[in-house]
Amino acid sequence: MLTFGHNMLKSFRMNVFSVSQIRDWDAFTIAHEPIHSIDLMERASSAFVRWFCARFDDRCPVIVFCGMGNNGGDGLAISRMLLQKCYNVRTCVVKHSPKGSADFSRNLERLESLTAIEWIETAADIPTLLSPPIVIDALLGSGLSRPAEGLMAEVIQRINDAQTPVISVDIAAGLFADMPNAPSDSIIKPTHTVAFQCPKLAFFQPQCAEFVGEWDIVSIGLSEKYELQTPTSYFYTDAAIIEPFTKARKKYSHKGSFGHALLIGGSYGKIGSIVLSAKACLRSGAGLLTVQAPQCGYDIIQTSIPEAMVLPDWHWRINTAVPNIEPYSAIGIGPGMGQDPQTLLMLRELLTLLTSPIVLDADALNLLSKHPDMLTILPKNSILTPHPKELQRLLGQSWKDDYEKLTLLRDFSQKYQLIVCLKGAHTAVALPDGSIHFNSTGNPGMATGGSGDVLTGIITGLLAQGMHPTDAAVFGVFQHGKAGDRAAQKCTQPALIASDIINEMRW
Ligand SMILES: NC(=O)C1=CN([C@@H]2O[C@H](COP(=O)(O)OP(=O)(O)OC[C@H]3O[C@@H](n4cnc5c(N)ncnc54)[C@H](O)[C@@H]3O)[C@@H](O)[C@H]2O)[C@H](O)CC1
Ligand SMILES: [K+]
Repeated sequence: MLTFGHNMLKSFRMNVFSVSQIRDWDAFTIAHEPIHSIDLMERASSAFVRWFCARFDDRCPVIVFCGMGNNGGDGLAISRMLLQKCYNVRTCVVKHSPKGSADFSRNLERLESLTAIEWIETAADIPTLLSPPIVIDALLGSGLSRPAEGLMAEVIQRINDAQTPVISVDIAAGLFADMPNAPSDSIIKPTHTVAFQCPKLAFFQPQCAEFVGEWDIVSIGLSEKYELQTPTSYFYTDAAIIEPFTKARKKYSHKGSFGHALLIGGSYGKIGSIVLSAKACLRSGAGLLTVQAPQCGYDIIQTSIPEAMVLPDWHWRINTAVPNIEPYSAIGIGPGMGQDPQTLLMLRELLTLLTSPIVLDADALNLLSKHPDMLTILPKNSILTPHPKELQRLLGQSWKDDYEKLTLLRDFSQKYQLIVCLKGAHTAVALPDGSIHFNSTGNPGMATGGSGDVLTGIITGLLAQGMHPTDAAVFGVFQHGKAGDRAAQKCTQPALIASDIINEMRW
């Protein structure tokens, strides 16, 4: 058996902070850089303007809707900067409070010397958005403390009704950054959100998708020291993850240097699943691969993946035999395996033999859900790759919203000391230390049969090469999505099939 490498995760993650942490981060930067808060607002606004001008030219009429807090202050500064760049800009301020924040008021003075401000005090003041301009939403930001109501809600409704691009500054007005909204809440539905410094938790929740749109992060130079010293349990995996793992292979290495993986799965009519896992496992760099499958899969596997060895089960249709695990540096089990009682016996026995983490997917997860006592015998740091329905079965319960889902996911991972990759857009990888890592790659084209089998193969292959299980899970998920993105570029999302993901794997 290979020993697993050190966990390298710390070097490649972006923190996802709560609203109160973002506020502290802001204050820490103001105190320690030091910088005046109005200058920090200027920095944030110019970062937004750089993003905006790179995408929309000055022939596009722009209307900036501002609230009276710091998000509105950003909006006023953005209006001024766009005017100075000769954009055709209207600025509307919703009077939702008798007094604006200090930096709102400073920016109001600065803008009033350049242009007239349109105040919205009643619904009659809301401008008609007939010849669609681009709307910049600086109505409410991360300071949202209650759902938008009254005049604010009317403005939001009118913006949502207009068929026009809407760019939200930092976060859509009305959307809570780190807790659920009620279904009836009034929230901007932006085409884009341009967030300052770090993504908000809401960006990773399927239920918030229409209130986030496409999103980008712009740096506003908040303190690195604060980021390093402040604990959080949410992280975002971006492209920086690749670097620590892309080392050239040593000249005198041989196939034994890259581990020997065992994949168990397939059943009559579902041999394709284990074939996909096997190909992906080899492409992930595993030195050797053995596939255990029922006899009906023997010819298929030998023909379609001559690089793999096959351990045929004595049974024609299903997996029943407990393998000798000694030769293998990692094991992945489940794709296409079926849930026959004999397969269950094999799984149960196999789990009792294990001394190091294993990868479990598909029917292996379904069998675990039906026999949860097996969860307690899984080696610590074993990797489970459920989709939401499979997670629901594992938990034995559903969730009332996506935030509760994350809590349940974390509790489950900590309770059993397992790594759980909850598959979907922004796959969430929950680690036994309580952290959750959201992925940045992948696209809806990957919602196609076999795509999960490919992920199982990749993670098993990385584990076989001695990668630490947390790295194998987070990095494997990232590379799976990255390969899917390359595949979609080549063949478009609807035409993408799981084999394309394998063919686009690059290390
Ligand atoms: N560190 C950073 O990321 C920086 C962020 N900036 C911007 O500041 C906002 C947050 O500003 P804040 O003043 O805290 O809050 P808002 O502007 O979001 O809200 C203003 C104000 O409105 C009141 N309010 C809350 N909820 C409602 C509601 N439903 N209806 C009406 N009024 C409401 C409440 O009193 C709030 O205080 C952040 O998003 C960034 O855009 C800085 O510019 C730079 C640093
Ligand atoms: K906003």
